Amino acid sequence: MTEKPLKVKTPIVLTIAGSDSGGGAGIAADLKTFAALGVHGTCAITSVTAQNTTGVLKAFDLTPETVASQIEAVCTDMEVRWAKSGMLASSEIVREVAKEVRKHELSLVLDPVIAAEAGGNLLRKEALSVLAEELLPFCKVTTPNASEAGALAGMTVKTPEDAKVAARKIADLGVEAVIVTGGHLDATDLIYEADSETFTRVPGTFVKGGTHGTGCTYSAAVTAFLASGEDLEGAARKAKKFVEQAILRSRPAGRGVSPVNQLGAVLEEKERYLVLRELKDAVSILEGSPDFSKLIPEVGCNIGMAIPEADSYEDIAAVEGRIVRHRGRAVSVGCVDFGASRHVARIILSSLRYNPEIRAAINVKYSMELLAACKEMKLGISSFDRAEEPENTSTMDWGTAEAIKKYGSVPKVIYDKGGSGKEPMIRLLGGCATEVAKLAVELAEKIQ
Ligand SMILES: Cc1ncc(COP(=O)(O)OP(=O)(O)O)c(N)n1
Ligand SMILES: Cc1nc(C(=O)O)sc1CCOP(=O)(O)O
Repeated sequence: MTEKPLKVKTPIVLTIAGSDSGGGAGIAADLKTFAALGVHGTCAITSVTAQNTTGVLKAFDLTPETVASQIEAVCTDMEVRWAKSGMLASSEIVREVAKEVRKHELSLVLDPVIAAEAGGNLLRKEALSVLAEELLPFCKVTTPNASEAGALAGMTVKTPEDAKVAARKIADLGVEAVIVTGGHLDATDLIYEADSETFTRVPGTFVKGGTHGTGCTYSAAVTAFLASGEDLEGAARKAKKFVEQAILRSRPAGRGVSPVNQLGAVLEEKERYLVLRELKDAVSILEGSPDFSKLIPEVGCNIGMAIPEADSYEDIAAVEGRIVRHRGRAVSVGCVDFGASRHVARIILSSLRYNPEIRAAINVKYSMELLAACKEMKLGISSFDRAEEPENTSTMDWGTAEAIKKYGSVPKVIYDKGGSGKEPMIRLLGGCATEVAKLAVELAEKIQ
């Protein structure tokens, strides 16, 4: 009997929303979010907007029948339990969506989209009361920001206290839970659950970056997490973190507000995994070499590698506790992890500013013989002199930059002859950790 491969069932979710030709908000944001969070996204388009990062120029609403047919097509074929709605444009579309939600017993997360932040109405004025009275009562969750909460509750929301009052008023319209997002208040989201009459705060941090599509991304992430089995608080916490990461990873696009980057957060996780794997291989190369231990300095050796676009110690993986010599062999003291190095990490961070391709480095023991071997291998060599270091600088930062400037580009080898209480050192730099590990082993084999 042949075994069938085990397949995990992927939740299928639906977004009922408008399209944004600029690719930042609406269904583009929703589908990217669903993909990033590992659920299968389907869509029913309500309106086609001619939009970019500076605002909505025009909107072409589809007929309610067109919206309904899309929902029918998806829900009669696939098992959809969780859905979200975004731009619903008109009273007619809102009513049609309410009908479909009831018919297919969808658990709906309603993002009460009223206008684009950069400018442009996305819901006709008269449709707000229809949304509040005819759709909201059939929703599980709604995710207004401060101004949307104010519009739904018929008040102004300027403080976290106002948000509490508004959340209760919105829940009185019949929705099971209200999350007032705090991006425009104090960065804390407020969850109100109607049946238990409880408030839960979800604190966050204001992060810098493009924010176009934030509201859509947040509600899509809440939907994806709920569909994946999270409870409401878990979904809200995870969605908030996801949006913060997506803002941080945003890329400049257009003349207005840049779109968030939903895949950035996920791709970074993958990069971190690849760097750790690469570094483990590099450590195995060093530990497996009978010669490498000769190159370990008194202070120990470390090898590090950065994720692309690294800008802090936490973006550089290295060996916890460094690599030391034990019974004539190289032995790593701890595991490989991000944030485990200061010296080697600073060398990498400094050289990244000159060449983003050079993402790895290792420090080895200084000797004339080793330098001669580097020359023999025709490696680019440069150096710095600690005696010339200005006050109040980091030696690794300054020294690396000095050596690079002197050489004209990032060399393979940077050495210094030490200083008072400072051991002389050679650093080998390269594109990845296994490259510098192999180079170190090759050099070790050349010397006595
Ligand atoms: C087609 C479309 N739908 C929704 C919005 C609003 O998006 P949101 O995520 O609230 O983000 P900003 O408009 O604030 O960037 C939209 N603009 N277009
Ligand atoms: C102490 C020391 N100095 C180095 C230099 O290159 O001058 S490398 C080094 C050891 C590695 O340190 P870490 O674990 O902080 O990267």
